[in-house]
Amino acid sequence: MPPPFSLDGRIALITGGGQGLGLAIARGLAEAGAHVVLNGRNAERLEAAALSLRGDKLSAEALAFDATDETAVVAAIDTIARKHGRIDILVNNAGIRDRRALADTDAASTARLIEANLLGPAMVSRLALPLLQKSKAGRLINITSIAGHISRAGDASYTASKAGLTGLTKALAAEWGPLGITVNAIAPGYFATEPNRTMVEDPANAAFLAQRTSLGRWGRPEEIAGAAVFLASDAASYISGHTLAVDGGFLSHW
Ligand SMILES: NC(=O)c1ccc[n+]([C@@H]2O[C@H](COP(=O)([O-])OP(=O)(O)OC[C@H]3O[C@@H](n4cnc5c(N)ncnc54)[C@H](O)[C@@H]3O)[C@@H](O)[C@H]2O)c1
Ligand SMILES: O=C(O)[C@H](O)[C@@H](O)[C@H](O)[C@H](O)CO
Repeated sequence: MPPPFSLDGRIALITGGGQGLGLAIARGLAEAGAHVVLNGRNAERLEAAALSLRGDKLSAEALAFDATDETAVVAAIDTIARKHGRIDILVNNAGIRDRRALADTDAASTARLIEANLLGPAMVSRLALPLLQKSKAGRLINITSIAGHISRAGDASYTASKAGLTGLTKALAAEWGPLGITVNAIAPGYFATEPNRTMVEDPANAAFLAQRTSLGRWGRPEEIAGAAVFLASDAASYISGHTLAVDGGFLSHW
């Protein structure tokens, strides 16, 4: 019997997998034995990311498409269907950030966040469902945020988009459980990735996290991977509708 955390032979699609948390998740899944399909919009960056994984003897390919463009998603799913015949693990990781209070935004910028962080993942999930059903153990993992559970002033549209994705996770767990597919979310806390670069460079934020998290620091991107491997694996076969915070204790700490 394979070890419970093994992902040997599984086919995983990771949206926004060319950098940051998505790439760290892809590496973790590949190290556990999966073949990872890295999605993003920048074909060159994706190829470089896939090449770096293959350089470490991991199984990876690039598949560029815009995860909010229905025509492009249909074509990408078709490519995966022809090449692999199924999807075992879908990670909806692609997302965008815009730290502004609602009063400082406009309808178009709010719509962009909802489109990228909620409608895109919903659409990719819906279009991937036939391939997830071809898996013996289909897994959907949404990358939400601690912002799906708490709110900090100056972040309204993003917070709403991630709370929406948290709700979608529970709804799809209910709808897809009877199909044998588990649906869970990972809620990252504060990670040192590109969208947070200026915040990481500002020592005031390190001081904030020193007192606001139990572990007292920023998360390192590679620290997200274990949660994804776990939720994708047989070890998590009876877990669905759950959000696993990977936040250094942010949500539990006062
Ligand atoms: N970094 C953090 O602290 C943090 C915290 C909580 C949640 N998250 C979430 O984790 C995910 C990854 O964040 P990150 O920090 O690695 O960001 P990132 O910007 O480094 O990576 C996101 C990737 O998604 C891609 N992407 C965005 N929209 C896309 C689309 N429509 N189609 C295809 N690709 C698209 C981007 O081009 C980028 O490569 C996001 O959903 C983010 O909201 C991050
Ligand atoms: O999602 C993210 O990018 C980060 O974890 C934070 O920015 C928090 O979500 C937010 O600040 C909490 O309200």
